[in-house]
Amino acid sequence: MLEAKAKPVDVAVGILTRENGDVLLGQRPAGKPYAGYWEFPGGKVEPGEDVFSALQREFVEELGVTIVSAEPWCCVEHVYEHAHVRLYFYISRDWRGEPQSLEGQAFAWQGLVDVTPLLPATIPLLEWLDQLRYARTGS
Ligand SMILES: Nc1nc2c([nH]c(=O)n2[C@H]2C[C@H](O)[C@@H](COP(=O)(O)OP(=O)(O)OP(=O)(O)O)O2)c(=O)[nH]1
Repeated sequence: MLEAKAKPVDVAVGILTRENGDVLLGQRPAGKPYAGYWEFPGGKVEPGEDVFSALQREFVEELGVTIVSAEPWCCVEHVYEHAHVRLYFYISRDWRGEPQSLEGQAFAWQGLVDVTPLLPATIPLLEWLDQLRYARTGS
């Protein structure tokens, strides 16, 4: 039966960038589906919450970081065995604080991302992100 997967769950995901272009990834803690997989920080949008507010809340809860502003980048849907998710990716260069591991998760700033394994729905995003970050003209 596909019924449980029919209605997508909205998820707010943030790509926090530093001035040198590095982006922040986190590792999913034990007890969650795909524990140990790397992802961009974020989480499910709660009922009555808008996506950007969910993004701000998740970053405070998980990392103690305040997102001042972020631009919506892209939206990707993926059907896992545990859920059908609709991921809203934001890019933020304007944030405050120093990331802390408030849920016991590992995190890492990455240039060219080389942490594995990555959540399946996030893998294609990295290629697009590298095009954005490291696009070269000419040559
Ligand atoms: N944060 C995040 N989630 C992702 C990414 N890629 C991807 O497929 N997902 C999926 C995995 C999960 O099914 C879903 C996020 O839900 P979650 O369980 O981590 O959310 P949450 O922190 O609100 O968790 P909880 O309250 O239910 O414990 O989105 C990504 O890059 N970042």
